[in-house]
Parts: sequence; C-alpha cells; structure tokens
Amino acid sequence: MADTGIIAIGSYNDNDADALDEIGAVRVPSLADALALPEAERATVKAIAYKSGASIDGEVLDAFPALGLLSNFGVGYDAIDVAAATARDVAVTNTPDVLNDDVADLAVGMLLMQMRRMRQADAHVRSGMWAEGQPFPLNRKMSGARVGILGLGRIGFEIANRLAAFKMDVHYWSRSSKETPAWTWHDSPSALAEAVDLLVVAVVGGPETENIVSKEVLDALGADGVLVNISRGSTVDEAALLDALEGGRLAGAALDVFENEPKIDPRFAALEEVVLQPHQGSATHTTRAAMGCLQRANIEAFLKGDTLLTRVN
Ligand SMILES: NC(=O)c1ccc[n+]([C@@H]2O[C@H](COP(=O)([O-])OP(=O)(O)OC[C@H]3O[C@@H](n4cnc5c(N)ncnc54)[C@H](O)[C@@H]3O)[C@@H](O)[C@H]2O)c1
Ligand SMILES: O=C(O)[C@H](O)CO
Repeated sequence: MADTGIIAIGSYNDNDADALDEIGAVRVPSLADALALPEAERATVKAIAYKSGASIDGEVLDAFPALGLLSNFGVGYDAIDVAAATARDVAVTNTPDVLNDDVADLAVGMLLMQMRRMRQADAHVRSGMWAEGQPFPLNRKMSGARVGILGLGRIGFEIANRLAAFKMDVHYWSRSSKETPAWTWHDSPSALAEAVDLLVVAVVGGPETENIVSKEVLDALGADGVLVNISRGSTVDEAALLDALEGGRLAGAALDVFENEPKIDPRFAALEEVVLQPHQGSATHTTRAAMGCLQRANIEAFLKGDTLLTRVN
C-alpha cells in the first residue's frame, strides 16, 4: 500500500489512471478487490477515489477505519450510504455541474432520435431500401410538443432550456416550484405526466425516488407518450414500463439507464420504438476529463486540510 493512503477503486481511463498514479493512489479494479486487501493495508486508507455502482454501506466503510474521504466519480451518489458515511465522519464528494451539458445534450438527442425514428431511418438507408425507391414512413414532430421534466435540478434545468429552444411548452415537477415563470410547475409526478406528451426523468436516484415513475404515472402519460430516462434505472418501475410499451399503452421510450445495468432486461431489445443507450450521458472525452480533475481536486484538498470543493454531507 502506498504511503499516501489513497486508493482508487474502479475502472479508470488511461489519462485518469496516470493522474491517479501521479498522486500516489493504489488502483484496484473493484470494491471487492479493495475489500480483499489485507486488513493492515485497509487500515491505512485515508481517501478513496470511487468509480463504481457497487453499494457502499456502513459495513464497507468499517473495513476502512481511517477513511476520511470518499470522492465519487459522478454526480449521482445513490450507491453510497451517505448517512452511514456521515456517522463515521467520512466526507463524501461528487462531480456536479461539469457534466450538465453532455447529459442534457444526450437527453435531447435521444428524444429526437426516438420521435424521428432515426435509428430505423439509418437502417432504411443502409439496407438499400431508399435507393430502391421505398419511402421511409412519416414520423412525429418534436418541436412545439408539450414536455415534462421530472426533477428540475442542474441537469433537468439544462434539458428544459434546450427543449424550450425547440419551442416546446415546458412543464416540470420538483418538490418545490422554481423561479421559472415561462415553465409550468405541477404538484405531483402524475399531474405532470397528465399535462404532457413527453416526459424526461432527471431526478436523483436512491430509495426516496425509487419507482417514482410508477404505473400510475405511465398511464397518465398515455398511449401517445414518450418517456426519456437519464437519471437512474431505479426511478422507473421497469416492469410497468415494459408492460405499457408491449401493450401499446405508451408510444415509446429513450433510456440511458436501467434497473440492472449493464445486463438489461432482454425485453427492451425486442421493442422497436425504444432507443437504448449504454449509460453514456457524461461519456465524452472533455467531460470525463473534467470529472476526473474534480474527483482528484477533492482528494488533494482533503489531504491538505482545505475545504472540499463539492462536498455532499
Ligand atoms: N445518465 C447519466 O450518465 C447521468 C449523468 C449524470 C447524472 N445522472 C443522474 O442525474 C441525476 C441528477 O443530477 P443533477 O446534477 O441534476 O442533480 P440535482 O441534485 O441538481 O437535481 C436532482 C433533482 O432531484 C430532486 N430530488 C432530490 N432528492 C429528491 C427526493 N428525495 N425526492 C424527489 N426529488 C428529489 C432535486 O430537487 C432536483 O430536482 C443524478 O443524481 C444522477 O443520478 C445521470
Ligand atoms: O451520476 C453520474 O455522474 C453518472 O451517472 C455517471 O455515473
């Protein structure tokens, strides 16, 4: 174990791996590998650079008794039991804001891809059907539609801004209404779904929002409805979503996140009107580099005793 007391858990790209090596982190591929380190080595760990969806609870934290910082690579920290960390004086940091644009861009792109059937249109051209004179069937207009954003946080706000530029009638649900006079607040997810045709989920994951997009919400969205999810798979009742799509009670979906990633329910792949993405909302070179910098900046601040940049507890 390096004497810096830093371990990096997870799969990092080459640039991040080099930068982590430079600050003296010991890299291990998974949480299980970190837990398998000898007790004497785990006892020296002061800071963890974390990049994994594996759950960290109190029992895991107890395996690192000298831990003071858990620096998460990602804005969403639903895999981490923050209350358990706080109870053990472990600070938790994340990587907010630097990824807002990319995630919002992907959400808008997925919606456009679903509505204009761009995946099917691409296949139509490649297969030679267009060249043979077969027209591609007409599809659905996106500009001007009624859209709902479930969770008007940092990313939700960026999505709403982009969709407003598509001349959409923007509605939202958040626990409280915001200073956004041009956009309409609703007092429940179902009321929001009732008012719109397209619903974009941008709320946090975790126990409090589990299945917040319930069967009731999907029914309220209705047979012309399209659901976009870039939040976490846990926020949508996936069984209800699959039933609604298969039964024609929802027009389509565009999903970047799933309940059981990356081994998603095979029923999704059989659905023609569903766009599937491999949880790649923030996955551009630029943004991943910024996330890595922020993760390491928190570790460096912690080791120097400075104020953490993006603390969540
Ligand atoms: N697909 C991707 O690659 C990707 C990338 C980044 C973030 N995300 C997800 O997007 C989420 C949102 O990120 P953000 O930076 O906009 O976060 P944020 O904290 O700024 O916004 C989250 C929204 O959820 C709401 N919220 C928080 N706790 C809630 C609760 N208990 N009940 C109901 N609503 C609650 C907040 O009020 C806010 O509207 C992340 O937590 C993460 O899960 C996904
Ligand atoms: O929360 C995030 O930042 C993304 O989902 C990457 O994990």
